Amino acid sequence: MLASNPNLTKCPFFPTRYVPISRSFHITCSVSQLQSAAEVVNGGVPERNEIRLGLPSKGRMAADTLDLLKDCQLSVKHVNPRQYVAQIPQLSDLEVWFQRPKDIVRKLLSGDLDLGIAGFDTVSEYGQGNEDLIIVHDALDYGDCHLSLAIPKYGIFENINSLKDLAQMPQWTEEKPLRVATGFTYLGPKFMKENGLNHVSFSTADGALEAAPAMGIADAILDLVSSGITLKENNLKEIEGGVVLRSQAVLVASKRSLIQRKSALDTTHEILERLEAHLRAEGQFTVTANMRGSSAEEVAERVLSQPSLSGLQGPTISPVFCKRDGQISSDYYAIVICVPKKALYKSVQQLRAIGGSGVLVSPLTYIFDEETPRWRELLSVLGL
Ligand SMILES: Nc1ncnc2c1ncn2[C@@H]1O[C@H](COP(=O)(O)OP(=O)(O)OP(=O)(O)O)[C@@H](O)[C@H]1O
Ligand SMILES: O=P(O)(O)OC[C@H]1O[C@H](OP(=O)(O)OP(=O)(O)O)[C@H](O)[C@@H]1O
Ligand SMILES: [Mg+2]
Repeated sequence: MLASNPNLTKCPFFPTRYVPISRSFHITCSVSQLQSAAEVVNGGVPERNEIRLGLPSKGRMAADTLDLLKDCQLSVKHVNPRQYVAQIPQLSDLEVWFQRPKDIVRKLLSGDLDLGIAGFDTVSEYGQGNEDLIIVHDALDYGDCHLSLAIPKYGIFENINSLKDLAQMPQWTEEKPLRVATGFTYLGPKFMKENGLNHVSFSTADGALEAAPAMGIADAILDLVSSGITLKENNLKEIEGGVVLRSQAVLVASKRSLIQRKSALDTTHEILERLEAHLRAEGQFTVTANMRGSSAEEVAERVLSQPSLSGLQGPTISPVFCKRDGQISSDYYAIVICVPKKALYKSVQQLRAIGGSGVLVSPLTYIFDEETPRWRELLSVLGL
């Protein structure tokens, strides 16, 4: 029936799907026409049925993003690395498009993507505070880094250790401003202005910015830092007050899409639930132990007397039945609790201290709450 609709044509990427003729992939047009094709229709979102998720196509975020989705049972079916479109079989109305992180943000703003995963730094730099971008999940737990101002350890900067010191240096004047090399040409000037550094000029490069001061091209750099090794190896240092933002991978959405496409909101809900359940579980272990006791309540009292044994909502305590002299009795109780990974050893010590034995520790895969707090926040941001 669909195939007979004169307004639809077969999608070249997903042969089982049909797309409006207006999205036919054989149209040739100029760049400006291409841009206008992405523009919103009547202040709404571009016409299409499927939801589009942008994922990093290359760079350090790419593999970690696919791993995270896999851990959430949302494996991306990607035939080969040069193909930029893929599917997540669990989410049937979703298309995955692989893009450079900055293009993910740009395409969310133009309405060509509905959802995306990118570093918070990229979202902030290319999103430029646009209110159409909503951070749906702000802590995907990888891609940790911070955007920071760094200066040489030597020469006139030897005793400069804070942004305040830097601002007060007499060297920077209208004619001879502080020269900063950065790829962050929106966040950089904004940060300097907000911090009262008025005599600053910016130059930009695509990489290896740390070389700029030693080459005499810049006095300072504003770039991402994670281990700090690149700065150290290039004789540069961070300064107090010089951190522009802290970043990690985030799930970001177009507000317009979520409001105007019902299925975008439903898909976002499912992705968010899976992400939250996985990420919450990742920091926890399930711990089981046996404990002698006269009743479940008496065992519960002992367990709850220990600060690290309260679990998510309290311990689960169940009788362990055994047969002795033909009689069924329950002198032992099994305790099940979730314990933060960081507190594991302390919890085991506390369990032992109150008579716990046979302590078993296993990884947790998912923790599904009744409703995720981030989903409630999202609905409230959307005014729903
Ligand atoms: N040193 C780092 N450690 C951890 N995460 C980082 C680091 N540098 C960057 N990132 C994060 O990874 C994202 C992508 O960085 P990546 O270096 O892969 O791409 P890029 O710099 O935009 O592109 P390219 O380096 O290919 O020009 C950044 O926006 C940031 O969120
Ligand atoms: O603090 P570190 O762990 O040393 O990491 C910081 C470096 O990582 C990034 O560069 P990247 O490796 O992406 O190379 P690029 O400059 O070519 O983008 C960033 O631009 C820094 O140069
Ligand atoms: Mg890089």
